[in-house]
Amino acid sequence: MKLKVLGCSGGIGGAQARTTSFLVDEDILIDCGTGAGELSLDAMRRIDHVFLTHAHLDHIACLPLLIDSVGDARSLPVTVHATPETIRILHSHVFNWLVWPDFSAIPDRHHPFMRFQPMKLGESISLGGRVIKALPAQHTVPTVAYALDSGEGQLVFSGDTAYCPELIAAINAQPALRHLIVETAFADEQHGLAVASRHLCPSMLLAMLEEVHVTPEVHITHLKPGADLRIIAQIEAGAPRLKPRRLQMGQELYF
Ligand SMILES: Nc1ncnc2c1ncn2[C@@H]1O[C@@H]2COP(=O)(O)O[C@H]2[C@H]1O
Repeated sequence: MKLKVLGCSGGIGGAQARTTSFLVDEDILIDCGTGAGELSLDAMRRIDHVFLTHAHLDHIACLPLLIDSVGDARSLPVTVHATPETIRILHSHVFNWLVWPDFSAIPDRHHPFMRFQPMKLGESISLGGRVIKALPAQHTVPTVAYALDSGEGQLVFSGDTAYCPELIAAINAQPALRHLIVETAFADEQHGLAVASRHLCPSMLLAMLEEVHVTPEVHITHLKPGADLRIIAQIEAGAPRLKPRRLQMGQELYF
């Protein structure tokens, strides 16, 4: 499998700051932040599945626009996989006919442009031999991480998370983990904000990596603009065994 980074910033500001969205092969998006707006119309039309970690705006901002842009040109609905809680939030607060039309009922309920597929924590979905599993994570709203398994190796994406022992256990349970994409949103001097908003800062990431007993390439994502250079310097100062690197927009990971 191939994962291409469309956006991996914790905010906006400049050409390299697009929020979270990863293209998997040609037909799957993991989150649909502003990075998804980098796709051409043709590439957007090929998206059959969107897996959402949670309902926060930086992870869903382009979903309503994408559905509206491609719906008419597709014969099948785009399937949006998320937990029942996240689906409820999106239905009530985004696809509510006020912020945006309810595309799960357009053009009609039997042939919609988009359909929600509830996915429980621990559940796996197989798409042509590619298995995507929802893993535990902790944030201010209901959230999941994801493990992607090609059959030859795995990639885990933390989504937005605080320090989460259950996620660490799930990471350690991957038999051939090639890549770990893990957030570090704030710098250490923003520790209070990291705790309040349930994100990691470098000291928390370093503590987490101490507990990781598999040997993936580690990629740091969701750095808040303006704090990004300090976050990376603070991680490097901790000299972690797994030598994390900053995830880059446009980067491709194979597993
Ligand atoms: N007290 C707070 N709780 C949650 N989020 C906050 C708070 N203060 C500021 N924020 C910001 O709101 C953002 C919402 O998206 P994020 O979780 O990516 O990151 C969060 C922080 O950058």
